[in-house]
Amino acid sequence: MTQRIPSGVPILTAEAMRAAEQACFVAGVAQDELMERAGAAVAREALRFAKGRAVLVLAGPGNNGGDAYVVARLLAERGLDVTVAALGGERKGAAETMRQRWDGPTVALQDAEPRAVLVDGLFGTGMSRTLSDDVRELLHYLVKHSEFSIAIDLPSGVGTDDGADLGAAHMDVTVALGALKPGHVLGAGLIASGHVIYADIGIPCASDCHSIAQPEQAAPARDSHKYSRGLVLVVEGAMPGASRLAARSALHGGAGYVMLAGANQPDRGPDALVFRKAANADSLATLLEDERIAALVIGPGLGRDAESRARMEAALDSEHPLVLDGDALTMLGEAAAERLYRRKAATVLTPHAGEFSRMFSGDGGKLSVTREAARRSGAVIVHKGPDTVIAWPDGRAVVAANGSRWLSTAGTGDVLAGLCGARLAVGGMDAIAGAIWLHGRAAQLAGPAFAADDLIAQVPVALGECR
Ligand SMILES: NC(=O)C1=CN([C@@H]2O[C@H](COP(=O)(O)OP(=O)(O)OC[C@H]3O[C@@H](n4cnc5c(N)ncnc54)[C@H](OP(=O)(O)O)[C@@H]3O)[C@@H](O)[C@H]2O)[C@@H](O)CC1
Ligand SMILES: Nc1ncnc2c1ncn2[C@@H]1O[C@H](COP(=O)(O)OP(=O)(O)O)[C@@H](O)[C@H]1O
Ligand SMILES: [K+]
Repeated sequence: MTQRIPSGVPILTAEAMRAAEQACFVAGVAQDELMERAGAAVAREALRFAKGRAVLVLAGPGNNGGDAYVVARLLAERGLDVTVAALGGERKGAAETMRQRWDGPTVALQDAEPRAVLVDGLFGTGMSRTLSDDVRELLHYLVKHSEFSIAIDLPSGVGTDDGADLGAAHMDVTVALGALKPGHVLGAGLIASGHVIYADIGIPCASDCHSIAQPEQAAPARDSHKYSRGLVLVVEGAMPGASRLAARSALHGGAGYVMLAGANQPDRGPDALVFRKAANADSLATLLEDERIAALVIGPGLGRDAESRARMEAALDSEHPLVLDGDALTMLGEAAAERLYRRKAATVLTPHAGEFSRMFSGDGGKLSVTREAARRSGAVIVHKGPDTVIAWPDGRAVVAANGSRWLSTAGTGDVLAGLCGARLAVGGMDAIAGAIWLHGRAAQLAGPAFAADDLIAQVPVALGECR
């Protein structure tokens, strides 16, 4: 089954989820009722996938285990052969009520035998430490010997707020209750969650962080012209291929006019790409006086020598919206936050994990370190990877975890930098998530084993889907 993360869904930490749940209780919803809804949502999906096969339900000591007892009861009511394997005895509150409502076969967790379908209700958002060796080994054994596995809320052994691997086994499906948690979309949690299904169980969940959604991309206005569509200037460096990829990507990403500023006229197309000679940093600075420039892209293939640094400084000193990628990020290094905060125009950084760690420190998981870096630098940060986190200085964040694994090939980052330039020129800082969506969608359309060049050809097709 290919992995899918639901789009445009709020992402809440364990603490925020508990607060949302509390607000629901205050509004008069009983805990039993919420647990019944949670269990029903998971049972609906489990029933669909189980196709009549025997089910083993793992029930942990907390409310995740309470949900598990509801799932067991509802599946048994639909005629399935269900056994519960329970960790611990008596429970608290609604979880105990649900345990008592279950009157089918029950064994202690350590005595559980594999069955065709496994429902994991050991731990959810209350996961507070690494799984003990015996529980982890048993969980992995039961999952391995099942034909289908489904997790209630989160796979047991995933850090809710950072996706850390606390001993998780890889599930086929995870039903996220009420909202996504960072653990569904980050790191080991993204891999362990498998196909994620979002279940709205009636808990109002507001968040300034969401999973990525298809953007609305308006076609150019009737009276638009090439400059109103956005002039993107891409700065060339030591490896011209990288900046050419970025420039071509900006052209196909919807910019009205794309210029490539470098030492030598490229010997091949596309002809629509306008070349401007900038043999050194001074001549680049002169080019940057052009007020029509709506976005500047620097970094792909730039190099890291004194001349490259001087070009980067010229770009930073300009008052144009700016995308910084690759070598520019490495040269900025630890000075990034302070240097960027002084810029007057919008800045977008597109680091992969290595580049990010050269600029920013901190712990607490990819989502929180990226948000903190955006706040400190005043820049939009696109922290790339299978779990790309996009964070804005005002605290908003979007996580893109639907990209194709085939993106892990050289040059796709240059394509992304160009797309960010195009979307920044056309729609400003808020349009950056659209660039990441287009990149991921183009990769899906390109299929397996594409080259970064082929990715660019799919960008207009992806754009055409956004109406
Ligand atoms: N929020 C909502 O809106 C709704 C939430 N709902 C459900 O509630 C779930 C959250 O429930 P929860 O808070 O009771 O935590 P849960 O995940 O069951 O685990 C806590 C227990 O596990 C224990 N424990 C932890 N780690 C452990 C380890 N490594 N090894 C061993 N033990 C470990 C921990 O022990 P302690 O840390 O206290 O020693 C405690 O006993 C949530 O995911 C969803 O399924 C729905 O019912 C309705 C709507
Ligand atoms: N396994 C993966 N799954 C999804 N996307 C990936 C994966 N690996 C890399 N990517 C994406 O591919 C691009 C690679 O960029 P980068 O690391 O800068 O490479 P390069 O500089 O060689 O172009 C980023 O957009 C990143 O998010
Ligand atoms: K679980």
